[in-house]
Amino acid sequence: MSEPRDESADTSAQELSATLTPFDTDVEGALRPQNLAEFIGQETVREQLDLVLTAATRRGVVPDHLLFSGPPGLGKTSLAMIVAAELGGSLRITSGPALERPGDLAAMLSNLIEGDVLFIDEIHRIARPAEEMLYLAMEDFRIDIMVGKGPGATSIPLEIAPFTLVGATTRSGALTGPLRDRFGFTAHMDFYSDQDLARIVTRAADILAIPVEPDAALEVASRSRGTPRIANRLLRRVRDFAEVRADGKITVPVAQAALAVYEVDELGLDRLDRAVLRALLVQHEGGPVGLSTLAVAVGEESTTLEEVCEPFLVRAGLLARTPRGRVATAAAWEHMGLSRPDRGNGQPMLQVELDGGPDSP
Ligand SMILES: Nc1ncnc2c1ncn2[C@@H]1O[C@H](COP(=O)(O)OP(=O)(O)OP(=O)(O)O)[C@@H](O)[C@H]1O
Repeated sequence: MSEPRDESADTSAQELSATLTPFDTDVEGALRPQNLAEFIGQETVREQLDLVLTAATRRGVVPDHLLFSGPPGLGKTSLAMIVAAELGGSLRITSGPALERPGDLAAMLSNLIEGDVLFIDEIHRIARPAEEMLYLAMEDFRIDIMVGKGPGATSIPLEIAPFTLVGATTRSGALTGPLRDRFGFTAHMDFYSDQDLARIVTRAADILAIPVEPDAALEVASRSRGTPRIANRLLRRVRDFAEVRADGKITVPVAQAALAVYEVDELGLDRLDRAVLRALLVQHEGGPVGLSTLAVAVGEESTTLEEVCEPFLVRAGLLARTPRGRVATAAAWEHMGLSRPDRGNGQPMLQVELDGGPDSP
């Protein structure tokens, strides 16, 4: 028999939603490191950037243009904000795809004041005409505005204030040579070690006033795929669990139980990663198999697999890309608790399910 409906629950849910703020967005901002000293890990990048900024400040000039490249969530936006803060200028933010026409870029550039930092995220996706305008702006702090069309068109030069461009890209190889050459400093951001991520988790927990034991911070860190953004996100989910199902304190068993609920395994693989591995191992006997076939098997777009799952599976040593297709490594069989099929005698593969059967996540 169903429970009688509790009308007051609806009302209180409405009241609650009326008082909710965009929590995760606010928290992201609060967790961003404010200066280079607060930026954890990436020692080489930090040291090099510190030199570039300090030297320019001492000389009283704007620093060279800076390019940050690396996978998403490693702190490129945070670093851009830090650069602006360290220089005492304002940060103007835009992205490559937003700069479709040269006019879009001209509007941003002509509004800059001396010492501002212009941050262009996904700079490899900037449209060609806007990119060409950027060359002159980066080199001579000048742009040419085209007035009129056809044979009567003229270009009017417009001075812009000296500024520092910070470009961020997940695909530095996709940048054109002329654009790449105009950056005076390029930082390649690497995935973080578990120890650095544990420091990031501890710092975030401090800011959010979440009690977390050091081993538990490391537990969260080790499942965060080397990525601070993921570490902060997992911390928030573990905090939910700790507050609802435990006494609020994050210990190792609490972190493990929480991450089991959210289907994040001990390597940091999520449900989709495991579905991909299972399709590769069980349906295709470990490969080789094409990406699109795998995508159909798990009901996802090929691009999602290629951009979201595959880089981490390759980095974790679970999947290899070969000219003939994707192949599972020995570590993948082991991680999924499956044994390789004996291809020699045609016997079906022996399946040892450690995580709850073929339908489990
Ligand atoms: N080195 C770090 N120390 C402390 N926290 C960090 C660090 N790097 C990133 N973070 C945290 O991770 C979050 C994500 O970082 P950020 O948005 O800068 O990444 P990103 O590389 O710019 O990602 P994307 O390229 O997807 O925009 C930030 O909110 C910040 O709290």
